[in-house]
Amino acid sequence: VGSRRGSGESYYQELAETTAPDVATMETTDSSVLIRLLPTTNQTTTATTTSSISTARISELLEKDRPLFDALMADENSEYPRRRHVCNGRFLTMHKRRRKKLQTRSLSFDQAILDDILHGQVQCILNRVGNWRFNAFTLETVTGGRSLPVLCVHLFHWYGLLDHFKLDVVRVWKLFSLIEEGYHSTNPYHNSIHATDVTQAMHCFLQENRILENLEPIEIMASLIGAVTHDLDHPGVNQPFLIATSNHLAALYENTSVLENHHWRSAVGCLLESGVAEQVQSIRPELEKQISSLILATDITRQHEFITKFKDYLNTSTLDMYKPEHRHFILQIALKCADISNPCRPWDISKKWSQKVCEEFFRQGDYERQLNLPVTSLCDRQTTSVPKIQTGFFKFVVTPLMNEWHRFLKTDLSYHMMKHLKYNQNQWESRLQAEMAEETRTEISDAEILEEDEIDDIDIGIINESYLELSDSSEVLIPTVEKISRRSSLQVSSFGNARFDRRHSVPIHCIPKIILPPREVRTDSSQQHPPDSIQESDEHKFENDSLSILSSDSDSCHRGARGSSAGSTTERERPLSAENLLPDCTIASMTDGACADRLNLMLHGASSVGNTTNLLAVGASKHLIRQQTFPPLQPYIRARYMSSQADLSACPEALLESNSSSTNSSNEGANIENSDSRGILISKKDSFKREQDPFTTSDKASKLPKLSIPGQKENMDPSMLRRSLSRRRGSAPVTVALPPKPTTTDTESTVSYVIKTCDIMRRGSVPAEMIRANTRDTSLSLAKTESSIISNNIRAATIAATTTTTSSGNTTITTNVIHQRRGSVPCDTTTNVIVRNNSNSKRRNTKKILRRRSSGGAEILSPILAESPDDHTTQNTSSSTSSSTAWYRFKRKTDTDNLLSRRRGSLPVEVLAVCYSSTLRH
Ligand SMILES: Nc1ncnc2c1ncn2[C@@H]1O[C@@H]2COP(=O)(O)O[C@H]2[C@H]1O
Ligand SMILES: [Zn+2]
Repeated sequence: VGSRRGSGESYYQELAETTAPDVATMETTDSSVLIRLLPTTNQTTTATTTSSISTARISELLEKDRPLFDALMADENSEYPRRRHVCNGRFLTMHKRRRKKLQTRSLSFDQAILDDILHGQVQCILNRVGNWRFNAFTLETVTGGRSLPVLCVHLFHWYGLLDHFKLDVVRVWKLFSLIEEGYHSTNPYHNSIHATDVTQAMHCFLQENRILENLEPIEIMASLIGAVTHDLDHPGVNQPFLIATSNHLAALYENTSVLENHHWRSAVGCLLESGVAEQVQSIRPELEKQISSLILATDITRQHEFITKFKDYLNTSTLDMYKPEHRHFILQIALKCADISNPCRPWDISKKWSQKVCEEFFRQGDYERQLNLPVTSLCDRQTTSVPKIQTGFFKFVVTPLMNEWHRFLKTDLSYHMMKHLKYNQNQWESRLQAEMAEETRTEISDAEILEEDEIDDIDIGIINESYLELSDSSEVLIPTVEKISRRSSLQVSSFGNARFDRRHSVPIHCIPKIILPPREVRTDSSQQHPPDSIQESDEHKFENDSLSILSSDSDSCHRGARGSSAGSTTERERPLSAENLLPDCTIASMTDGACADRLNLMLHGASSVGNTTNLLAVGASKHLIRQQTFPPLQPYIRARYMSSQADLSACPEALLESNSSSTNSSNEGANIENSDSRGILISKKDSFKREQDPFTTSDKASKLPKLSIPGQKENMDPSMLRRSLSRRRGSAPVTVALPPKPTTTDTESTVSYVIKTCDIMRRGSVPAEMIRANTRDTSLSLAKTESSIISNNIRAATIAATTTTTSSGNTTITTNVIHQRRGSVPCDTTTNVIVRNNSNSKRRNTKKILRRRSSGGAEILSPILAESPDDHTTQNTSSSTSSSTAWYRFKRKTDTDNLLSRRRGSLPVEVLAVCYSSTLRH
């Protein structure tokens, strides 16, 4: 189980190991496909050739070609070819080649080149692009990292859009190349492959008769562009993170659909930059409006709103696809479904997406930890796991929407989607069960090694009470029945590498009684067969209170106790800040003057902007000025996290599969045959036709312009993620995300303290010594704590940390208070803290207790559940709807007080445009 790996290090290691075999297998068994030799000496280096290497031709190789050939053959002859993962340039994709010099030869000098695009396989995949079993990773591999433009140009042609709007194919290629570059390849999930995947899903939906028959060409074009740009320039962190770190994008879009607004504006920027906008002048306003509306609908926090409306339409049968507004609504829903359709893909594909999206979450958690911000429970690799995240997401987010989508479509496609969803969900649930059983086993053995004198101090009842305060918020994703038996946790291992120590949970009351046998995690999906039918009644079996441990703002108080990191400091310390991590706003995406003014205003202050009408921004600009607090991050050779070439090995199999399934009644999506038989697409008008598939002949395919992009994204070395930054003084505003107001009851002991901040929003950076030094003279209204906080005063924000106890309130919470503080204290201030239990005040096993997992118990979630009574308004759907809503709130709330991510470089569009224009001008 992925989560059990526990550390980013092992994750990357395993990622590399699982990638390497397939690369080796695929490439060495068909080296003829990979290496093509130019027959003459005067070919340009960017040209491609159709001749393949053969045994006869080998003899023609120059002597200096030998190393290349030998290297290619090395894996085949190796005893363990699959484990080789030496990056020697042989199998570099086009992406990597743009950034790495080939070691084998000078391409401008010699006659041979490596050919990145495997045209035959690309064509095979594109011929089946309407199949739900489509694998975006495979397409990414065979296109040499250009799956996005390859797919989109193909679809534009296939739908007849090029003809209908008389679009210049070079501009269209440029458009999609710009878009592809606009995605951050360093994001594990939100990269261009995700865009490819969503676009293909959207294409599948557009093929459904109920949708297709009434669509106008402009709607198809908006749908495709909307799908492919829906996450454009995604920074790999979520909105609450941007808000918490005062990112200028958050201010620009006033904390509302920040990312989505940026996505669609960036999309418009690409349309302009590519020259496509110019070619569709007459429909441009309408096109942009539709794209904008579609992308804004993908804001996952608006799920409840859309599902409710969708249900209303379905319940009342009032959807009229002749009405443009209804069609548009369905396209919005379609894009939303496409966006979260990865759980509905076949297991192997779905699992890969799941792992990648979780890795992106975990990275955000890593940043939060490194910046001494409270770690979002969903993003905390130390306390949650892929199965936990997945089971929750499947149940509370995907299933409610897909149920409605299936209700609307009721086709083979939707049926198969639901079938996969069910099957995949079962897979994750069984993994979760196995994981928990394993945790139990491990922690039981850990409990057994507790020192005897400490055991004397800890009677089971006491542990239960105190651990309740720090129970694992990640259990939000665990069904109620499981939560009941899992109340608390014990740390398993000794200190070691604190950051990656996995803490295992164990139901304390079970310790003396239950020893579960070891259980194998079943990973082979072939051992289980997808269900034949879908039992929808199972979908709603989880009650609302299974969400009762959803996190809230107060979660930070609890998470703070484990928010520290104490990684190695021996390596070069790498400063990190939100300013460094997050992308520059692409000015080119600002399509109107007012917007650009606002951006300028925020970045450079009021004086630099002529239009000063937006005083709101003026006020905000003080803390929105981008601060270069630390040296910029080092660029590194960007790695293709997705696919690399690993999936290519699956390609022949996938192709075979598709071939056979085309005659099989159970083929998915029922669109397999469509590709060739449906050249003409869909307009009510006959003018909207497809003439010829550009990929049906290899020579046509080879005419696709190959663009070289000299620009390099600024990326951060992933290895840096593993380095400890605990000493760094955080840069997050201390005033962000205040916990809830204090509530004092008889059974609570409330500790409140004051955080004083500067007039200008303070950005972190209080050394721990200051905290200690100020402890005594702090002006805190403070019941029992020795902690305090800081600093020069002007404005004060009162934060209350409420520690709920189950007894009469004699709890000492010294440790918690220190940890609860946001911002800047080095994490290693946790030493020398003594925790006493509230009954006998004896010294407890401090080490273990302080480091065990802790994040939000039921009390943390209650504010969320109490917050939206309307969750329960819809009788029929209260379970699924409120669950999914709670999930969003969970994500939103837990994230609101956190956040920070790596910066990925945004190459400004204008820079790309210069590069492209020089390439394309001829
Ligand atoms: N398999 C998954 N597991 C958990 N979260 C997911 C998964 N797939 C998508 N998401 C989330 O759902 C969001 C949908 O919109 P985004 O693509 O912006 O970001 C996506 C992720 O945050
Ligand atoms: Zn998305």
